[in-house]
Amino acid sequence: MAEIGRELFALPWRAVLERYPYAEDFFQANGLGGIDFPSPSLGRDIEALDEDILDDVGISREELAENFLLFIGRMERLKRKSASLESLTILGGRRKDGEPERLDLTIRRGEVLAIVGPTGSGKSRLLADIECLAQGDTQTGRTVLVDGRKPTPQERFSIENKLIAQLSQNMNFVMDLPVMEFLNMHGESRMISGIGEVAGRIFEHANELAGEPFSPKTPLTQLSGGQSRALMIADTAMLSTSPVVLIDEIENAGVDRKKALELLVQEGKIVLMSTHDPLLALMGAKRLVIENGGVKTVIRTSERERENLAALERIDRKMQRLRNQIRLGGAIEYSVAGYFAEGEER
Ligand SMILES: Nc1ncnc2c1ncn2[C@@H]1O[C@H](COP(=O)(O)OP(=O)(O)OP(=O)(O)O)[C@@H](O)[C@H]1O
Repeated sequence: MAEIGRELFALPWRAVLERYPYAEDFFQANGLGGIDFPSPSLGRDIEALDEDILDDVGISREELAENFLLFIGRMERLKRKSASLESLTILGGRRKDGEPERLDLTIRRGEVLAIVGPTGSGKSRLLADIECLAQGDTQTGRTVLVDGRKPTPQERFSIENKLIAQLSQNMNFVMDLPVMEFLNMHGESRMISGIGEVAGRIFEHANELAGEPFSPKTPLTQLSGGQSRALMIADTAMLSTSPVVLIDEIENAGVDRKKALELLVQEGKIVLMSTHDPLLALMGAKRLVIENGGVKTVIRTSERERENLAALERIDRKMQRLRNQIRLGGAIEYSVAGYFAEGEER
């Protein structure tokens, strides 16, 4: 994006706000909140500001204009900075038995990796090491690099602009806003331009991912488990500036897992998910096999496996239909073996 120049003053205030929703904060912070800017250009509005009001808040017209451009420029740089990461590198530490973990793995933007292994093997621990960008200072001694270098303390510990987002299993909404209001508010807090349109797209995607549709007016606390998870996935894909998303299993309940993953990857994120679902595991480019607290091997999804993915998707769709029949109080009185053997018409 180009530097913010004086041409901004040629736009009407409404267009400036549409592009930079946080612009209003600047005038608020300068004691000029709530002033009407009705003319066809912001420049003219600033020209028309009452001299007495400017005197009262202690700023000259020129300073106001200059500072406004500086403010918008800084905010835009901040936004760009928060979104950038090309790769993540995981360097091995030690396993539970103290033996070294032989691992030097770089994951690039848009890649999906599955993490597999028996209960208690250390899958969640690996996700936690990534989430805190471990620097040899966790139980496992692993080191995580961003773009091939050590993360800065700000990258590790800042709560805003987090590099890593974690999609948790339970969405406990504290607020009880209608869905669309929540999305608009979230967009505003993320300084997103054209919030209305983005919120609308998130809503549509969430509805596509959720098994049962919900309305923009549905209060958050009335969403089902699957619906709220679908909403959070769509929200993370489109609003979160975190370039890395960690998922501790996308459970079956009412979420189209395949579409969810596609949505996250489409937005250029690195996705790491702990899963034993063959459909999800084979969608990843690789899978990390965890044993005894360490990554034992990295399996690259083969051509053969990719071919199997199509068959698995077909089976999954059929399973989904059976689930829906049960959910809707139906009966399964026909031959299930026959149903799986035939095409997809039924
Ligand atoms: N390299 C390691 N060194 C020491 N302790 C470890 C190591 N890796 C994992 N652990 C510990 O082992 C325990 C089990 O790990 P974790 O919870 O990550 O397993 P998991 O594979 O996610 O299990 P589940 O599938 O049951 O959720 C945790 O207490 C974790 O901190």
